[in-house]
Amino acid sequence: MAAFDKSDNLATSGTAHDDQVKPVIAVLGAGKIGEALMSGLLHGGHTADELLFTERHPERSAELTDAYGIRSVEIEEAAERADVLVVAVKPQDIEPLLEKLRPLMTPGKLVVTLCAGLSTTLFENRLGDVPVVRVMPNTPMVVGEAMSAISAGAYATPDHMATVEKMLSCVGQVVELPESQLNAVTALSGSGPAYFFYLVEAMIDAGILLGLPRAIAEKLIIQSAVGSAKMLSDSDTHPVILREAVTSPAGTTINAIRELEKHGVRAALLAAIEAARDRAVELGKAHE
Ligand SMILES: NC(=O)C1=CN([C@@H]2O[C@H](COP(=O)(O)OP(=O)(O)OC[C@H]3O[C@@H](n4cnc5c(N)ncnc54)[C@H](O)[C@@H]3O)[C@@H](O)[C@H]2O)C=CC1
Ligand SMILES: O=C(O)[C@@H]1CCC=N1
Repeated sequence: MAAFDKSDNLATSGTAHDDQVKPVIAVLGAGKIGEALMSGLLHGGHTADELLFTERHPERSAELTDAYGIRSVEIEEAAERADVLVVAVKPQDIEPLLEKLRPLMTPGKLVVTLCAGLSTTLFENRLGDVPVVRVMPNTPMVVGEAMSAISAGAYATPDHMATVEKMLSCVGQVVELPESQLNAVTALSGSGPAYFFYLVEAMIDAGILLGLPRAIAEKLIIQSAVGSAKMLSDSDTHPVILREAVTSPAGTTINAIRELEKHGVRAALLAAIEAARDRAVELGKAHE
């Protein structure tokens, strides 16, 4: 996963950005989202010695330690040293991890799960009456632009929620929602970056179809995506109004919109996001 410039990360390692004592955070499972979180936290002011990770593949551990200066540890050390244990393994890999974690849980630990579809109840059932906060982030956390939704488990207090909110605010925006909405969030913003990348990929292909060099097509589309995203985030103007401003009477854009409608792109998006939500539900049911 492309992240912040890695030498930049190393440069910040071990350097305190502010005087506040931060919790020690251990990421359990340092794959794509685990790396994105660690990279984002380093850039958000955490230091490498406030972070730990566990990873089952030694070569992956070495790669991350080289890149970020963060130590890879066994789960026993992670559970002992960290205040916050962030679970970032695939939902399919959750059971063996929780089995290992259960005897290591001591009072004062906070469990944060990033796993799609898995309920806080699952964690409480496997680990005991521990505070659990369920989070659905997304990969733009590597550039400090994540959208994360957080929900409290039965034993998570407002202080726990504040800790998690503070941690995630370093890497983007955070909203608190009822857990009943987290599978929808997963389908919308958790997977959302993939939909935008897919769209960009398809639009670049269209440039190739029209005979533009690939590098030029990429530049045109990526900058158009960046500019459009900035317009959406910088103003309160509804996307419909922004689109109408581009769509001139008897102009070019309306011809394109007619084709999008004809090919059912809006309906396809509704169905796609509903299917993603259904898969999140299914992932959760596998562990009931
Ligand atoms: N990739 C994404 O955009 C997002 C992923 N998520 C969630 O984050 C979780 C991780 O997803 P990815 O990072 O994409 O998967 P990934 O497969 O890239 O990373 C998972 C990592 O966990 C490691 N692992 C598995 N079991 C382990 C264990 N017992 N001990 C130590 N390490 C272990 C694997 O070796 C792997 O490196 C999933 O539950 C997913 O639903 C949530 C939001 C966005
Ligand atoms: O595709 C997945 O299952 C994960 C969850 C949200 C984004 N990626």
